[in-house]
Amino acid sequence: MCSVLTRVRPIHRAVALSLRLGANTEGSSYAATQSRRLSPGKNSVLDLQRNSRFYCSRIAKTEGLLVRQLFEVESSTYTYLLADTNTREAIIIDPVLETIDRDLHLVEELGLKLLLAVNTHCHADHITSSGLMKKRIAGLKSAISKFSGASADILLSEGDKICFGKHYLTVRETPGHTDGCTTLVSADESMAFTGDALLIRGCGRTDFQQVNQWGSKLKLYHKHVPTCNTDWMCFCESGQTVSTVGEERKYNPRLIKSKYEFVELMNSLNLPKPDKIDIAVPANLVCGLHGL
Ligand SMILES: N[C@@H](CCC(=O)N[C@@H](CSS)C(=O)NCC(=O)O)C(=O)O
Repeated sequence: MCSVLTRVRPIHRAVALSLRLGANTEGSSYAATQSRRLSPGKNSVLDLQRNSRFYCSRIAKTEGLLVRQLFEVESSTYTYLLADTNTREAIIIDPVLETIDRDLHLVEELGLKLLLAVNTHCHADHITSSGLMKKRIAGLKSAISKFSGASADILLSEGDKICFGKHYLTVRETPGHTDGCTTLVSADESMAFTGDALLIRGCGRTDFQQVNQWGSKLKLYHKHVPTCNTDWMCFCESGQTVSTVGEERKYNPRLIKSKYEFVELMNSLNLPKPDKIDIAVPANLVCGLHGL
């Protein structure tokens, strides 16, 4: 049984496993809100939660693995709770400050032992609850990429394994949106938790935080879709609830562009700053505890 983190040499083999689901995986319309850039809120939160529960129950085909997708409306952020159904050991991905009571209530209801709160990157649109969670959950550790510039108990590198019970997620560095973006890939190589590196039918913006004109865009272009089997399920930070790598390769308007068209597009987004960027980034650099 590995500790919550096992540091291994980067995996150089191509991954081959994929999750075979029945219907609803090939090009079907995924239940969801609009992406963050369109008019969010087209679906009610209840619809979204109902549908995401459906997907998670179908998607967690791995024996003994619980997957819950939780949604925070204001920043359109998805939080993921994963647990070993036998040992009850659990981890939470991208928890949001405003929903800490909801998240910890679910952890308690399900009788889980929360080991780790991991952020896929240093977020600019919400404050993480990982620091406050550590104050409420004895023994809880926080984790984020070593390239995020943020402090945490565990600074993650490519190839690290985040363990809980018999399960683990492998850390993949997927910079571009920020230098510290990571994608967390399930042990059976069937699910990828992509943070803001890959959004469903989109990708993270590349115009702030540690980035330069070209470097971040080309990094993101090369790294945002895990090099993996097209059936991998992608759980992204925002937009729809779930997709697959194959679907994104086919329908994501940003991924089907050439490298230079992609850079051109990303340079022309002219997105407004995230509303909370000026408080979120400083807070998230210290696990969300800034000012608390
Ligand atoms: N309006 C939102 C922020 C929207 C935004 O900038 N989203 C980011 C990810 S969170 S920093 C992004 O990369 N968007 C890509 C895109 O194409 O929209 C707010 O104020 O919070």
